[in-house]
Amino acid sequence: MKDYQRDFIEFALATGVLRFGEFTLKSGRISPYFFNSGLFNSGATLARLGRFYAQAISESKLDYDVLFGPAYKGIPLASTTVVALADQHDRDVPYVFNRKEKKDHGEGGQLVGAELKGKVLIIDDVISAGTSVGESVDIIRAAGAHPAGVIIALDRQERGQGELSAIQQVEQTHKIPVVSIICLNDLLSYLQDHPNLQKYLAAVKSYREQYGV
Ligand SMILES: O=P(O)(O)OC[C@H]1O[C@H](OP(=O)(O)OP(=O)(O)O)[C@H](O)[C@@H]1O
Ligand SMILES: O=C(O)c1cc(=O)[nH]c(=O)[nH]1
Repeated sequence: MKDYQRDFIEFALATGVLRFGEFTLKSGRISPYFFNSGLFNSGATLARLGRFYAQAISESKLDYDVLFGPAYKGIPLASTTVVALADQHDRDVPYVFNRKEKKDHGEGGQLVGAELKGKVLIIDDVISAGTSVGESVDIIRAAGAHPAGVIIALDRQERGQGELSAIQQVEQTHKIPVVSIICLNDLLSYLQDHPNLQKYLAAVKSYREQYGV
């Protein structure tokens, strides 16, 4: 695990975004941990979050022209990440997001921001079943652009409907890479290294044994 990934886990724990307990997921599974990105909810935390995404994107060597943030949570993620890419990585990346409901007055339409063209990197917090990525890919293709990949914060590395994880399924279905700032394995090694958190290790390990890929 790289230093920035360790820092990201500490940041997510300190903000309460990453928690341990008993959480019901979209899939209906009961998970011993949960990542609630809605709690990156202040100027300072959002700015810092953008720097983590920007670093993960830079290290990934993904090739892209524009960032797409799917409504709603993808919108602040795209905004803060392009700011960080400009400030820290000397790249002025255009960004665009969609409205969940089409606007029929004023400038109208479903898309807001830069033109959706070229190689498009989708940014989101997590992938559960892959529905949101599928919808983003449809929007991107309908505009005549090309999906270049997906960047998310946490890869839970758990099975979807079959043997593959939802993320592996997304990669296979849409033929695009999915990159994450951290994954479940990173979280497990962090727990192992921190005696005050080891009380959560057994539950997370047993969840991974049951549902992990
Ligand atoms: O892989 P999936 O099964 O699509 O689940 C993941 C998506 O679900 C959540 O957003 P949601 O669709 O609830 O919309 P929101 O951003 O408005 O909260 C999350 O932010 C992802 O976008
Ligand atoms: O699978 C989910 O529903 C899910 C898991 C998680 O850690 N965070 C989240 O927002 N959704």
